[in-house]
Amino acid sequence: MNKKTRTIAGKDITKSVADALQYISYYHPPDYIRYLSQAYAREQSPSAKNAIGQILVNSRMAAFGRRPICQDTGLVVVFAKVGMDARIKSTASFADLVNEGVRRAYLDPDNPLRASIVADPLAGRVNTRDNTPAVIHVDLVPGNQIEITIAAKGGGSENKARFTTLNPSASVADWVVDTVSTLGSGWCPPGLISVGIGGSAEKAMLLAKEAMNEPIDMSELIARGPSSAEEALRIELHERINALGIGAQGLGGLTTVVDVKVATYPTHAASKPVALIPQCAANRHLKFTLDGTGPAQLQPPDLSEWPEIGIGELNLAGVRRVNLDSLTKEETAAWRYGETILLSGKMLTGRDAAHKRMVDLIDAGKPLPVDLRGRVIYYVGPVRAVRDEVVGPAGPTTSNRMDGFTEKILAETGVFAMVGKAERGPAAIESIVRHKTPYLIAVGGAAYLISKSIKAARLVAFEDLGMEAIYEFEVQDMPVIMAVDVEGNSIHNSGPLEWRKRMAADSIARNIGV
Ligand SMILES: O=C(O)C[C@H](O)C(=O)O
Repeated sequence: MNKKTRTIAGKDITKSVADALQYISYYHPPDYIRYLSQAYAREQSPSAKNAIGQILVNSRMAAFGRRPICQDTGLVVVFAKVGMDARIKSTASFADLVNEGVRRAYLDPDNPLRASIVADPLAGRVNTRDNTPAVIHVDLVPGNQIEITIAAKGGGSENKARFTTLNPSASVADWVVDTVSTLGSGWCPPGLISVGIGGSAEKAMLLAKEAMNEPIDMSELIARGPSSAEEALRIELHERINALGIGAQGLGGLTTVVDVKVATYPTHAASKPVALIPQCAANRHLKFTLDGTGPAQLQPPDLSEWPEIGIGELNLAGVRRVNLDSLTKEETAAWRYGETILLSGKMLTGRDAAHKRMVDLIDAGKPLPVDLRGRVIYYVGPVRAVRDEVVGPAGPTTSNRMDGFTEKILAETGVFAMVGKAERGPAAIESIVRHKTPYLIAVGGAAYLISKSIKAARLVAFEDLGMEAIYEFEVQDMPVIMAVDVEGNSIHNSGPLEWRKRMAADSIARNIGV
């Protein structure tokens, strides 16, 4: 063994992974908080400003309360750069060491994280209960240390990953902008768009996934100017994506992305592979280095950087208040898209697996285990409660995954309203109009804040589905926005359109010097 060689204990890898996953579950990266605070200050769209405000309030609460920022505590992705002069002392494989760290982090009794991983994605889809396995990428590099970048990637943003192979002379910028304009807002903007260009299909994806963990530095880049084609593309994409007007949560507004990352790799003369992966507002990642002296020492961030936004600033005073326990069809028909509502009373929860099971029961002519008539259904898979909590972080999940079940659920159960996140597709909007059943949204990325408006939670059905079981929540003043009203008007159609037009007009005015 040469004297440069260092021995790194397997148990230090496991402990560092566990500590890092706990850390990123409640601490946003400070650079993201800085950029989001600037976006909050700049935002002119009232609903987008409110959404960003909720995300910032939530982030501060999560950091001080050491509870997850988002109910979706993610799929663990690891990029390990292992020095060729580092020796790992363990009989377990590197993957086993990492997965043991994942298990410990997600089952931590003080801050249990939500287990979201299902084994056998094709058929069984049974939850592995400890969020293993992680997706692990290992590179052998010069040196005697191990550098690990670890991320906990939310499912909603990962679902919007896209790939194409362009002709060599085609414009990457045009493809990215066109593609982002079709993604909707299930990826929880404001966040980042990361683009990998070159290599092969899988290499382009890896480039995009790894680049999104780089520090956010768009303002600095704009100030100093681009020094490469990649940097020029980043600036162009940042400007063009924000000009789409998608805004926070797709409500229409000035900031859709706080940064755009671009990474490249040599490729075949015939090809231009391009991968695009969005990063959501939960944006959880951390880099640490192991040099053989023990596990990573993670210092808490300086929380004075987290802005103190009072609930009063979120403009919730004077909005419509609704009692869910005495809801009528006449009342829900009067709600107009775009208005903010505070919900109080009892609602049911149910997301992907519960919807599938309910529709299977309906198709088989069997009764449902819960009567949905006159009820509101909230698409959510919460984190387990600890200590005096009623429920852990409980933000909305992407609603359009429920679209395929919506007609049957509305027609057969008599649900009065749905609450979720992001836009609905055309078929779901038709069902909303047909059955006069409106759709509301809560802010994705404000899960811990939302959980504080839940005063009681009771398991009602499908216990075996874990976080996907049906619960009854009793809520008080839960803030939601009317997204699709019974006439089929959708804030996700009108909001971005309005802000796209406003920004285009502003930019014309700037160009002609008005
Ligand atoms: O699984 C979830 O809770 C949410 C998911 O990340 C989503 O954004 O749809």
